Amino acid sequence: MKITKLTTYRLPPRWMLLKIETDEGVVGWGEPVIEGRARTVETAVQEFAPFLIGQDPARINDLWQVMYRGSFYRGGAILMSAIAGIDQALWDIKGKLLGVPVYELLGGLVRDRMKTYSWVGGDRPADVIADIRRLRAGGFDTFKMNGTEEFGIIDSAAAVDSAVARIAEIRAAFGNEIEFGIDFHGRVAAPMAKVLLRALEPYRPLFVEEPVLAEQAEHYPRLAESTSIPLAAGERMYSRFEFKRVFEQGGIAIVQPDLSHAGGITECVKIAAMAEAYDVALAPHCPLGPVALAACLAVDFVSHNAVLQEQSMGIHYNKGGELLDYVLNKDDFHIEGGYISPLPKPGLGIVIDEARVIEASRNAPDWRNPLWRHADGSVAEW
Ligand SMILES: O=C(O)C(=O)C[C@@H](O)[C@H](O)CO
Ligand SMILES: [Mg+2]
Repeated sequence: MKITKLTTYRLPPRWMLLKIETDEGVVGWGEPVIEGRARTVETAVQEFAPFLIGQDPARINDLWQVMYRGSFYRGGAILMSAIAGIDQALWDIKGKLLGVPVYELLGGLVRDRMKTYSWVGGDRPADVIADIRRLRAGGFDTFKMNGTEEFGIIDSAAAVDSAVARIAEIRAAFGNEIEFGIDFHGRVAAPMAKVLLRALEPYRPLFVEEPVLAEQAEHYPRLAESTSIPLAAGERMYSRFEFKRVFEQGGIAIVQPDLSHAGGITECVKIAAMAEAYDVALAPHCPLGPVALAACLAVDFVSHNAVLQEQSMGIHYNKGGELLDYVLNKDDFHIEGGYISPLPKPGLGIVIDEARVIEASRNAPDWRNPLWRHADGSVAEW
């Protein structure tokens, strides 16, 4: 079998799908994208096409190594997202060819269902209580929200109190009937992370995500020493070679590689195994589309240390497109009581609605994240 064509489709709300065709008619789908840089990743995917066309899609490991090691400059968000989407599509092809789900190719299920959570509150996490009530009615009991709005390198007691008050309100409303992660989203710098973690401690969040920016990873061990709250990170780390330093230095209790940013299934299943060796939990990052989620689940269902799966249904970013818009069978992702079942179909386990994808790609918006500024006019982390 040989790869014959790569076609990319940029789609609302801010996603991109990749279709890889072969000379035997088997087609694989991937989701190579960096939110806000879809066109850049699209170019990176198309730069790999001349090498990939004519290759045997079954040789996933060799194709991955060539895409990673074959270019002198390697790694980073753009290249690892391009490789991720291509890798996902290759696993989809292999599973379809052999008539089995990808998790069977990776050794079979370690669990019968995967716990997931829902985002609440949006970019400026004001009233999350109503969101939580609505989603609890749908069976979710685990949530994630942003912890702050713009936050200074050094900020006021009032800013800390405002962030904490919202969390206190949630615990007051729901007690221990729900769990929630708090995403600092890289908005909090090291000096204030310790202050905020200390202030949030009484409300026992399930985890705090990106307590500082990934480029400040050396702070993780010290921050972990300062709090009992489990720290989580990983959406802005793009390969084993970035995660290994985090494992070695300690401090992160939950790693969150993104299956569409960190080299795909081939790379993330290795990151998951490294995490297990360090007694670190896995909770793949996935604010993206259906192929990215299906790829996450392929890794979740073969990883003993997988504990939580992010999914984007109803997430505040999904303006103009939703998770199930581009799959033919809306029951592909069967969520019951906050748990997702394994996807039983061959390959990644979903059937893409190609007509809908082509239609929606005709005038896909170029999504950009907002540019935030502090009161003094300086750039604020979004
Ligand atoms: O889902 C998360 O945990 C996020 O932090 C959302 C962020 O990754 C946006 O997708 C960036 O555009
Ligand atoms: Mg996050």
